Amino acid sequence: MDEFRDTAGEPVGADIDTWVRSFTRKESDSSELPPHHPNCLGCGPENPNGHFLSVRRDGDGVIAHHHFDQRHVGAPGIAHGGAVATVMDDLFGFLLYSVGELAVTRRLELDYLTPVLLDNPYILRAAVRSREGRKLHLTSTMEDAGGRSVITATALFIVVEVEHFLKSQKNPRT
Ligand SMILES: CCCCC/C=C\C/C=C\C/C=C\C/C=C\CCCC(=O)SCCNC(=O)CCNC(=O)[C@H](O)C(C)(C)COP(=O)(O)OP(=O)(O)OC[C@H]1O[C@@H](n2cnc3c(N)ncnc32)[C@H](O)[C@@H]1OP(=O)(O)O
Repeated sequence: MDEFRDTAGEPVGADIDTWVRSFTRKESDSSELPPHHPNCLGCGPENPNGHFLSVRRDGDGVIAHHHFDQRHVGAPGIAHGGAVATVMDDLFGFLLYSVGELAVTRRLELDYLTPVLLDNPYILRAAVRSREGRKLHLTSTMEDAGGRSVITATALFIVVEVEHFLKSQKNPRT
């Protein structure tokens, strides 16, 4: 791959290339799925401001057990809707390990059926509903321990080439 440089002349392509190539090493029999990136806001283990989402394969889809904490408060005791959307978006991103192609969120829609409570355990599931060319139609749910649906979400992800990420590297240090 050609070397890409940022506006300051620093090479950036190698890092992105390494990141993208790393996905091809992650197909395994294990149902545990690796984080998208060590610093990913949704699942990165090295992002202290992140959600540390941990996701497993579940049949053709994915599943996660998750709880929100005081860092994600909106109204007292209730998770901020944007924090919930972050987690659902990231959950959808784990379906890409099964799709086997890079894709990004074009549309994300959530129904907040009941408040998501802090420090409460939830079960999150997502699956690919259908695919039309580059368009991946995705669906997910978040349930409480009693099996009650608290969130439903759908998303449209668009399959992209690695160049999508390379051309976005204007400021690789952030
Ligand atoms: C090799 C192994 C791979 C394993 C991969 C594993 C892991 C992850 C890999 C990558 C993902 C990276 C990290 C994941 C991290 C977290 C997960 C969360 C994901 C995100 O956090 S990601 C960030 C937020 N995301 C963006 O930063 C996107 C910004 N955006 C764009 O960069 C462009 O917008 C783009 C490229 C998306 C599309 O641009 P474009 O020009 O290529 O495509 P275009 O506009 O033509 O749309 C194409 C077709 O979608 C139809 N369409 C459009 N909108 C529609 C709608 N609302 N309803 C119905 N249809 C719709 C059109 O009508 C057309 O349809 P048709 O093809 O039939 O004409």
